[in-house]
Amino acid sequence: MPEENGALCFENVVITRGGKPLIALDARIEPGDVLTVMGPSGSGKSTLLNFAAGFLPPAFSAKGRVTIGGEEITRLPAHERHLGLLFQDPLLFPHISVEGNLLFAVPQHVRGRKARRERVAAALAEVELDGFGPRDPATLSGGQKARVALMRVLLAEPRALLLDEPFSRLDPDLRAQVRRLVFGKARERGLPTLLVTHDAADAESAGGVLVKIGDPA
Ligand SMILES: Nc1ncnc2c1ncn2[C@@H]1O[C@H](COP(=O)(O)OP(=O)(O)OP(=O)(O)O)[C@@H](O)[C@H]1O
Repeated sequence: MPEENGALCFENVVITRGGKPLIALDARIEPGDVLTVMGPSGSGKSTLLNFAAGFLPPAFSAKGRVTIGGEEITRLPAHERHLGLLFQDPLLFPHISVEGNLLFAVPQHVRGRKARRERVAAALAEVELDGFGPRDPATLSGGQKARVALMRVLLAEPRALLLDEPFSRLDPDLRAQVRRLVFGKARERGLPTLLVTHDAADAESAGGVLVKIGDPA
């Protein structure tokens, strides 16, 4: 057995609906690596990701375990799993500045308003959005919103990333840029990353291991 190092593991996970298997995964994702699960609409990709995140809808049941660094997270409430989630929609809070959106994500161990604001400013600088703190998210371009959403996730110091088609609403040029940025940051920070997508280009740009799943039964 490999030494425990922060890898995200799916151990014999099988998700069923109405007694029928929908999706199964048995995989180990090393820190900084990406595993892509690619399949058509309705094949259970979002359900798998929601299971890992702690949001499995009641219509489904699941067997198996999810662990990070050897610690089982399957039974923890979602907020104690410390996972970073990115969806199609950047889900920025409207009517709160970009800085306000990011301040929510700064962990409690960072004490004092000044230190918290410095974390946010550094995060914005990291994605070339210096000075964007006071802006209303509604005034940002799609690519700028995607970068703020990424930094909001990273500021929270997640132990792994779960990505559910986060590039699909971006136009093609921008999509390539944002993909590079997201996978680059995941690698740089040594975060194991699960990407679910129906898009072969997403899967290719992720590098790493690709698991293809079939049409829903
Ligand atoms: N809350 C729910 N209750 C019952 N059935 C659901 C629920 N959410 C999704 N489903 C069904 O479960 C199946 C898998 O859905 P899921 O959203 O995981 O698929 P997906 O592969 O992510 O599809 P897409 O690429 O379209 O997002 C579908 O048949 C869907 O209709």
